[in-house]
Amino acid sequence: MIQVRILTVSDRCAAGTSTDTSGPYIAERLEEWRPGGVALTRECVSDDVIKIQGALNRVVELANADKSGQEHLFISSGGTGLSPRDVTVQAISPLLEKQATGIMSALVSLCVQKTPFAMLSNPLVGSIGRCLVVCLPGSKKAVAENLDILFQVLGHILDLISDSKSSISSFHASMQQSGHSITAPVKKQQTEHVCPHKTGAPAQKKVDTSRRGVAFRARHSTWPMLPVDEAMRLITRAATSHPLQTLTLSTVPPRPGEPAPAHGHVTSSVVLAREDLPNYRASIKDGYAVLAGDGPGVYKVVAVSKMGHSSGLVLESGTVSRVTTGGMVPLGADAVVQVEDTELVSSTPDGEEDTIKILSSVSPGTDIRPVGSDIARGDILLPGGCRILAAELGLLASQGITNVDVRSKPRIAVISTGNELVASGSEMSSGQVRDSNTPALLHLLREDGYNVTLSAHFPDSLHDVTEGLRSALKNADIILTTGGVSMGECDYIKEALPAVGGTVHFGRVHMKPGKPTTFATFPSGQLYFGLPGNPVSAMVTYKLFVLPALKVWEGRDSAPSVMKVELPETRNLDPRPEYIRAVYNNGEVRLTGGQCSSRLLSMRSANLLLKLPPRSDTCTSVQQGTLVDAMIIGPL
Ligand SMILES: Nc1nc2c(c(=O)[nH]1)N[C@H]1C(S)=C(S)[C@@H](COP(=O)(O)OP(=O)(O)OC[C@H]3O[C@@H](n4cnc5c(N)ncnc54)[C@H](O)[C@@H]3O)O[C@H]1N2
Ligand code: MOO
Ligand SMILES: [Mg+2]
Repeated sequence: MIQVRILTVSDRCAAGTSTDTSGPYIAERLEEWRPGGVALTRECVSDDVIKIQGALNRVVELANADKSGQEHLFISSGGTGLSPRDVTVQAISPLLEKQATGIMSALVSLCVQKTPFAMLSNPLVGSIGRCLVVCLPGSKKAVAENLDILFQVLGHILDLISDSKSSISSFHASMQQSGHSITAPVKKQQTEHVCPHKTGAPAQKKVDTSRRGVAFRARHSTWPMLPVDEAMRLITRAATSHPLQTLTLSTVPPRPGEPAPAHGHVTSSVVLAREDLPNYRASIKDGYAVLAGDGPGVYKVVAVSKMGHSSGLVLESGTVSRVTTGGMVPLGADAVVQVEDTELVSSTPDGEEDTIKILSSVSPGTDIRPVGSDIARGDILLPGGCRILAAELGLLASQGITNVDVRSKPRIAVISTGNELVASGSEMSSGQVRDSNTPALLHLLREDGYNVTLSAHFPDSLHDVTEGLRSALKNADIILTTGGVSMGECDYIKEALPAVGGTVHFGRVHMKPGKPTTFATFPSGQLYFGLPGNPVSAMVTYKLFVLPALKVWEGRDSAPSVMKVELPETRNLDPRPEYIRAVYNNGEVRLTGGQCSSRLLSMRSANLLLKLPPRSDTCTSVQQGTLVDAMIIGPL
């Protein structure tokens, strides 16, 4: 896996007044070049030396810390020209340990064959340790032309930097065998020769290590804030691509009082009824089986239909047979008269009924459940994708089905991050914080039918986070971490993910709480959720993003349950769409007090998240009584 950081250098893209097309294009081309073999992250900074250097320094630090032997590529676009704001080459070249002047001149001379303007573009290629650094011009067209050339040798350059001897010799062999040569993007008439020394690439200088450190961190997040729907779309797409796995589980409790192993799982295919229920004509009432045509009158009680037995009797006209609710109606009888509509006429010395009087007339079929009237053999008992809870286990038991095919559940890791954290029962000293996210998430998962298979804590260091993630990836399908995803100097998650092969799909979401929520996937199919550390943010983003992903993973319907409620009090709007917590009880809705993302009390007993729109020029508040969407997050 090649870890790639793509940096777009552009004042206008960084300010949001222009759309970055080159960064996404580089990403697209790299993915085409090595499908599934590149872990990409993107960043955008203004034409500012410190910001550009900061971006490179973070990649180099990561590459240095990465002992896995993966290759690291930093590739920027923009700021390589000669205008006063173009500073990329000036920012990067002093940091390079080696400059690849041959590659740089090849890029220019081959691109010049397409357009003479290429001689003004000054691409920069070099290395720092095991990190390859490539700085390309900003226009998408120029990026395309440079990449056409670069991809012909990029694999080989990365092999050289990582000292992969076998790959290097195979590259040479293949070049020799095929007589392959490096080609220009599109051959045009030969233009004037451009000498490599005129490419504008500055001479190699020593690395200025003092430029690495917190002082050079990004001062603004470069992660775009995705709308919640878009974030959800990316998550669903990733969770859907995981192949559903099936296993067979028992529907029978292993010991009395214990749950059946299949409880809480989801059926992998439809389960059909094997038997009719009832499997005999059953009485709906305690009373007498009769021939409806006989009508009211006095009748001899000839037999008793006992529960659990078949009397074998064929009822004849002029007689009745006593039956109990659910008992078998004897052959010959075609209706049941309830005991309330009869009177005793005579009895035997031992207290048995002899004759009774039927007081009302009944029509054929009265109070009889025909065979298969509840469930007919071949009926759909459980559809595929059905969660097996109490009623479903009852249904399976009613059919004598002792094993069922279900979808496997993901192995889930819940990990807290932060040096300040102590486990809730431990001694605490000043500056420390008790870990409430681990128990809250663990029990949210349990309440939603999932078990945590791994729980851990990562201290705040790039090394600990990287190694911790590496180890979690071996033992979990879905990894949740809390904390370490925002702008703090100890927030390492977003940097660590690419180092362990993660593709980060988003690093911020336009919502409150939950802004720095991060989502990544791994080549072996694992899903990663970087939930914010603030306790409310962690719980809300679990409900909004993680739970639907778990449902999709299991092949369940993931649509949230929503209702409309009246906003109980007027609220000023936040610039971000806000999810405020509320309790719905006996038809009344009340907010849970202060809605700060650190205030876990705002989650207490909350069963609704009320969705408020973002503030706009025309709408700055929502009045009490306005109907708003409410997502149901707990029992009502
Ligand atoms: N300069 C900026 N600062 C912050 C921004 C921002 O955009 N710019 N975003 C804020 C938002 S929004 C959130 S949410 C938080 C998210 O922070 P992190 O996810 O990086 O989390 P930490 O920095 O590690 O911790 C934040 C907070 O949460 C407490 N915490 C963390 N883990 C736990 C736990 N397991 N149990 C209880 N409490 C926990 C931690 O002690 C901190 O108080 O960033 C804002 N900052
Ligand atoms: O988005 Mo943060 O989760 O507001 O506190
Ligand atoms: Mg933080």
